[in-house]
Amino acid sequence: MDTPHIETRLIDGKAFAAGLRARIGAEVAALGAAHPGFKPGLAVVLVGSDPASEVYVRNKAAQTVEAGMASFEHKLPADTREEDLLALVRALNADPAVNGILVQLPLPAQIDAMKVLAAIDPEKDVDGFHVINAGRLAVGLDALVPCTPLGCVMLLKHHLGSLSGLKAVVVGRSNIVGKPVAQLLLKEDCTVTIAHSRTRDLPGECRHADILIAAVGRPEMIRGDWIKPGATVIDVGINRVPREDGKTRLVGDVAFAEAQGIAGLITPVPGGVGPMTIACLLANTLTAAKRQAGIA
Ligand SMILES: Nc1nc2c(c(=O)[nH]1)N[C@@H](CN(C=O)c1ccc(C(=O)N[C@@H](CCC(=O)O)C(=O)O)cc1)CN2
Repeated sequence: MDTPHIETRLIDGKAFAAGLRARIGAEVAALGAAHPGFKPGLAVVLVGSDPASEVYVRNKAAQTVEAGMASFEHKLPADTREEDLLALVRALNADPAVNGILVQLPLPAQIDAMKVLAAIDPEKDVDGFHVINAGRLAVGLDALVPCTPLGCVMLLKHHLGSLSGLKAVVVGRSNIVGKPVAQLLLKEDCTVTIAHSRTRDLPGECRHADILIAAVGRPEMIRGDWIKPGATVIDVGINRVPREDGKTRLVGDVAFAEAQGIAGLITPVPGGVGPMTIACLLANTLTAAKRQAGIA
């Protein structure tokens, strides 16, 4: 049977993220007026000089300040010892001006990322990567939730309304995206499958999805004919691939051109999920600051 042609609509994550940041900025201003001295503070720690990480950290700091919050940037050399990074994290845990702590990933090879994430006070863990927050999310308690998954679900709810009963397939099982986005979708009463590199008949699994989340980190791996006609596709991939002129361009984990006329809705790369990551980081920082100040 021929695939029906569908008018594929774009999900504009850039515009949604800008609106979210404006709402956060307005709430920060209102709370500052109602509670003199209330000013959420976010500390971002970068180890080394990975060019993409440097851009993300710079954008995080700029958007934090734009939203009326305090930004504390800590840039450490690539050969930083694990114990020195742990000492910085402990100092930030103890600093009352810092409500949120984020250690930019990836970390250099000599540092055990799990150990560093475990050292962050769970109340200040605005990345939501600490096992306490992962566990709270898994059992349905209030938690600080990882930013990219939170952004994916915000976009889905905005465009689809209720997600209840929809079949969601998450391709990728990372602690940062795959697992937490699956937990969030389960909380929205989706029927969730987590697929990965060892899944048998991955295309077949994807074809069942009303919501397809691509978070594998492989450029354009998800092909157009893996997508159920009319499905909503959330592409979390940010892959830099060579261009013919020797420069690079960004592509997602989904073959975007092939998805046209098949997907009902799709996030572009860039301009889809990416901008939501920093907007949700600001949302988490505000949530953490309110909780620490005892503001409901
Ligand atoms: N501690 C963390 N480390 C990392 C995280 C994270 O959530 N916490 N996520 C990623 C990187 N990241 C934020 O840190 C991030 C990635 C992408 C974007 C974004 O806005 N992307 C743009 C394109 C930007 C470009 O040109 O490269 C888009 O998709 O439109 C923001 C933040 C890994 N590390």
